[in-house]
Amino acid sequence: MTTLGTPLSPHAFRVLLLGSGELGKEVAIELQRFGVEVIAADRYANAPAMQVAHRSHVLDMLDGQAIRALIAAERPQLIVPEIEAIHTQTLVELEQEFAARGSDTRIIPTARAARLTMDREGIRRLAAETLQLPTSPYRFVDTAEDYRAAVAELGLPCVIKPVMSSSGKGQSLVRSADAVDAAWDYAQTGGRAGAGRVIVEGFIDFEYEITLLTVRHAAGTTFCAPIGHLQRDGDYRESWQPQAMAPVALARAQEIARTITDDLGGYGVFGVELFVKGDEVWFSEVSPRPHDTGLVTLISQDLSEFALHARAILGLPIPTIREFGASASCAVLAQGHGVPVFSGVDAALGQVDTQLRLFGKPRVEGHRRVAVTLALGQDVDEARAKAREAAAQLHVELH
Ligand SMILES: Nc1ncnc2c1ncn2[C@@H]1O[C@H](COP(=O)(O)OP(=O)(O)OP(=O)(O)O)[C@@H](O)[C@H]1O
Ligand SMILES: NCC(=O)N[C@@H]1O[C@H](COP(=O)([O-])[O-])[C@@H](O)[C@H]1O
Ligand SMILES: [Mg+2]
Repeated sequence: MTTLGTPLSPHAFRVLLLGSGELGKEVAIELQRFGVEVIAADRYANAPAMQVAHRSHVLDMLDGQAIRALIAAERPQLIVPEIEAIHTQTLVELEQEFAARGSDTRIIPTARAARLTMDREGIRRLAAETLQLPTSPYRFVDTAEDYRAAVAELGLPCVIKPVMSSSGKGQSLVRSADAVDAAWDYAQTGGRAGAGRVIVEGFIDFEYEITLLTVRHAAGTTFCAPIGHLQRDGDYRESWQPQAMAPVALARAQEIARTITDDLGGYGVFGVELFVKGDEVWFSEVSPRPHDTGLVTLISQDLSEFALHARAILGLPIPTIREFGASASCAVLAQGHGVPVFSGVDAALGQVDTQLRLFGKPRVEGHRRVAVTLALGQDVDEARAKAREAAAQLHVELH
């Protein structure tokens, strides 16, 4: 049974977010609705979730000692990773220490899930080798020489990614022999941990790709309707729900999602990324937390993926999820340097059944997702067109 308290009192139920971006901001809002005391942490000040949390901390989350000191000072009941770039070995050690001393502090969904998914090698070997799930063929390499051999073996086209990266950083699709060396160089500079290990994946010529939001909660596992999405440069641009699927493909997708999330364990939302062609389904990767393509659930469902995450991690029931029909989201990216200033918000919201979120990210250096538009439609095509149109109305200037 869950007992919830009063924030900023000795009876508070405290949740620490490790990572405070746009996804964490929505989780923080949902937790606040249950009177949870929310503490937000990230590598920079004024991150989106910090703006709605009770208090915040700026630290290097790849520094194990810094993570340990923060958790000792805040003594949260739940520790909720919001990004991958965390010193997850420290989370694994802390989880063991909590268990040893009978503490009820938990890491969401589990420290092992956070550790396995921060590194593409951990989750890929678990999925393909231990659980025997279908994936693209792959090789892990550390040197340019082994890399060229792996490309020769897997053949072109292939996809190159640093093992420590997300949102497409350092990732290339190599179609021709003359692009092989540039992809290696990009992978060596684009990863979050600098130069290092790379995965080379055979290209899957899928018809469409989905995120299957899978919620592990006190009463079992619940699947959301499949979310289709469009990626460019390894980063999401549009998502929609529901993605139409053949019944066999949907059943396979759910079976894969259940297998991987059962193995990772714990409570919370997982974003299981899958490639689909006809009745064939491949596992790609999984986020043990809400997924960016799942932003569409802010308009498509009564309980968004963020509300579902809050309920699941607090041990609260999820008897049903109401779906509102064809929906879409469109990411708004800003390019350049400066503080975002938005105009055209009124035009963007002028169509019926359209919403948006401005994330409040303090600065852009290079390119960064700063907002998302959301729309409902008669069908998915109309919803996507409305979300794209709203995004086109929105103008972001960097000051
Ligand atoms: N083996 C592959 N075959 C075909 N397309 C691929 C392959 N691997 C990746 N892609 C494409 O690139 C996209 C991004 O890949 P992936 O999800 O591995 O990167 P990521 O950096 O972890 O992204 P995010 O953090 O946004 O989920 C996929 O959604 C898919 O569109
Ligand atoms: N694909 C993972 C993803 O979308 N994560 C979301 O983006 C933020 C980082 O954004 P930033 O790079 O602009 O700081 C993260 O904090 C999370 O909310
Ligand atoms: Mg992905």
